Amino acid sequence: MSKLKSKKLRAQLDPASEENVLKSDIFKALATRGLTWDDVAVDMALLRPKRQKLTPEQLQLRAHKPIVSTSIIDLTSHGDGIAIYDHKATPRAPGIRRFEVLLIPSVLPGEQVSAKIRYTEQFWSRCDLLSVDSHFSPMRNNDLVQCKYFGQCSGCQFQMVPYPDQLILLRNTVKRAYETLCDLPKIPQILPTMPSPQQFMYRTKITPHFSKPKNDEPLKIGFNMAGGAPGEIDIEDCIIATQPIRDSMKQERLNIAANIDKYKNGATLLLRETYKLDDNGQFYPTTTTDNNETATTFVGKWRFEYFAGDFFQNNASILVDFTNYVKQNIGTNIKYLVDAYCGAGLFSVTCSDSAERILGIDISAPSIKSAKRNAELNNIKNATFIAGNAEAIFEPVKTETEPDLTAVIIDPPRKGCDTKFLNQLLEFSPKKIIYISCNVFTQARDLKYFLTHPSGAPYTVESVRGVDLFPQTRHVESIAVLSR
Ligand SMILES: C[S@@+](CC[C@H](N)C(=O)[O-])C[C@H]1O[C@@H](n2cnc3c(N)ncnc32)[C@H](O)[C@@H]1O
Repeated sequence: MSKLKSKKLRAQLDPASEENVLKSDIFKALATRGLTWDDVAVDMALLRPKRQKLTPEQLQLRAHKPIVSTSIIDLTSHGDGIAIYDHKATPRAPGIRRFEVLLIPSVLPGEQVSAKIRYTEQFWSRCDLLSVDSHFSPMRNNDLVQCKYFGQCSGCQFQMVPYPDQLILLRNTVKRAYETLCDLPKIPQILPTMPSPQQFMYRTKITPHFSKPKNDEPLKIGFNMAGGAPGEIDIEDCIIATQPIRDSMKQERLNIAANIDKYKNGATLLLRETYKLDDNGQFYPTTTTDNNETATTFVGKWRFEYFAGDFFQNNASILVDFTNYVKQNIGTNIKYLVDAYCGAGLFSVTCSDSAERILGIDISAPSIKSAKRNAELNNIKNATFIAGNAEAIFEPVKTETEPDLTAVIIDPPRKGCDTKFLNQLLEFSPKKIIYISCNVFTQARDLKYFLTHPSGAPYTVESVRGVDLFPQTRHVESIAVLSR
């Protein structure tokens, strides 16, 4: 089986995959109207004929892009509004059932909106928002929108929502993830979301991209369009990025335009904030565009260096609160700290005085090089770092630590942990586990596996809390604390 096919199959089977999370959101919305998938599924044979000439019916379905007036039932976990359009009064394309699920960006539950259908998939259609017409949500305040691209750019979803309400929406996402994927009596009430001190100009890394224009097309350097529309939206300025990044974005755009002939297809740019020393020995913020350059970030009293193209948390303004919260939850009776998926050592360094001995592991050899460098820079002598697959940490951990005195921090990528890692964690059975995730759905899936395993029985879930690392967007970081 090809790599792509097996990836697709794995996503189909994974209840926490983007597609299955979306399906579960829509399924719940359908249930509120007494509908099921059978009421909305489109005939795929009509939708995607394979290489044969399109029949008039198929052509009509392809051209099915009416403007509709509809009301928003709920938000998906990806921040789009869900509407169920009843075609009773309008002509339908062949293959479209009476009810059609619409996904509409930049809207809130309860709102009555006009939208244009962009394209139709088997169970839903993606739309462009034309206007919000009535029943404005109490959470909507359009005066808060600061970006002229909002609604067209896929980057932000919630600029029209006051910040305290954004935190509520994020908490709802965490709740929904646990209700859907880890609905166990052991899960406590989800705590209020940790706010970000800065809600604009916080992003320390952005990656705008462009395709080389064909013929007389204009050059567009920016981000994906909202609502799954093809191509990029041209972005001159991004107000969630820090000031040095905003400044250098202007120059980078000019450089690309001047050198566009040198590009074969297109490219993705890196704009990463870093601190450099001036002639007086003072650090000043600036930007690097070189993946291999060393970037510097300060987190309170700690200094971090890492390769600009490697992973480092993107909102520096919240990192003191974020790492303090992790440290508080390690508690006091811990002698050994395991930092699985440690990256450049953010938690190993900031929590270094929470344990006598720290062991970090990451699959990225350059990140491990940075973690070692960061321990040195911050005069930390009790940390050891290994480059390898996360589960390889259990070999040294079993011989060099005691489970009753060990806390394990887990901070995997979006896809979460694999069962090999979770099985070894269960077997090792540390006193405390702090699971940090940028994808609360895979976190909830992994915790269900862990907590329903016979060896997971002794654990209680002390807390689950969202952290707003990405204000104005639907993304939420989540921290779950387990102990036995
Ligand atoms: C979300 S980042 C967290 C990094 C770090 N904890 C931080 O906050 O800066 C996830 C990290 O997991 C690493 N990673 C991905 N797959 C891995 C695996 N199978 N084993 C170990 N590390 C892995 C990546 O290299 C990345 O550094």
